[in-house]
Amino acid sequence: MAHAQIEVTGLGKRYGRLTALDDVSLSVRTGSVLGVLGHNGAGKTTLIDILTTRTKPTSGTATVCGWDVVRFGEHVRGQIGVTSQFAAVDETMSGRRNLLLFARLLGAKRRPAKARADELLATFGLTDAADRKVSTYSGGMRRRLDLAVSLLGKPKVLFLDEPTTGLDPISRAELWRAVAGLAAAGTTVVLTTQYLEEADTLADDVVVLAMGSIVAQGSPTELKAGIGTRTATVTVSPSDVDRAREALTRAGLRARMRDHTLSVALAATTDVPALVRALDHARVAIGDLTITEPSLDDVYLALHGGGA
Ligand SMILES: Nc1ncnc2c1ncn2[C@@H]1O[C@H](COP(=O)(O)OP(=O)(O)OP(=O)(O)O)[C@@H](O)[C@H]1O
Repeated sequence: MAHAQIEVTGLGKRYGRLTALDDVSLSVRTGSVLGVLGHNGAGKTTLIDILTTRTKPTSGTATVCGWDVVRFGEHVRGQIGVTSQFAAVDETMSGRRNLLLFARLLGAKRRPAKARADELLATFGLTDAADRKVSTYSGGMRRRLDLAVSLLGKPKVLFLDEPTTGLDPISRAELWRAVAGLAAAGTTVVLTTQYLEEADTLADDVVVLAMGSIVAQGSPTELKAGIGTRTATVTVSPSDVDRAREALTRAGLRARMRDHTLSVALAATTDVPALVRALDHARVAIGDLTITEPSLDDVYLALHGGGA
């Protein structure tokens, strides 16, 4: 059975009078992906820095792979991989040389280091570019190389700080596939992101931080269900607009109108048949009908009052 790979209880971090993190508790199951969302300065990096032992908390506790991050930092570091927005690789060397160098730094002998480098180059689609200088790589290739470097030590937990910031949609999708593959193979992943779609696609669970505190926590589905509303958008002919609106009001449905498109907030699954019946009864022809599920963007905007 999946158990918690990361346990965080009442974690806090103060810098003088500034509270960067306040009473944060969460747990991350083995092989799952946790997405950490939040505005600039919300505390995302501080949380990652504590879990990766780069900084110490001022209150609370955290364990990674069962090891307390303060008392057993060295053990924690032996179990984790970390990538940041700022790649650690050397641009003047080839991708292969970078991997070999980091593998040797981790203590691997020449032959296993070479085998591991080849394996990772293949996994991340970098074999053809392996002997080119990293300075000639695209942004997506650099991120994949950075990810490969962080996996040299076969970490149980991988921390990714904004892994796809600045990447084009195709490179982003490639990286998502790589991360999803790692999680499917049992690696636990914690990622911070500014992209809600990224969290929605990759994360099993999400925490939303605001000013150092967790303001929402759960699976993307739970969070979206929490703010509720699916929306039906109906296009009718311009001459039918008033009749359509009256019919929907009679059926107890609230419709907002823009040109000849009606948006109806759906409260229950029965609302769609009710909507279709009401329009049909009023002899309004439906040109087009689409149902939109709430997105994590809606959740985020709801949490931040639309101001974030
Ligand atoms: N070393 C430090 N000394 C003083 N204040 C700090 C330090 N590091 C972070 N802070 C403050 O702690 C708060 C949380 O910062 P943190 O970097 O964790 O936020 P973040 O969510 O990662 O933001 P971003 O998305 O901009 O990277 C901010 O107000 C920041 O200015």
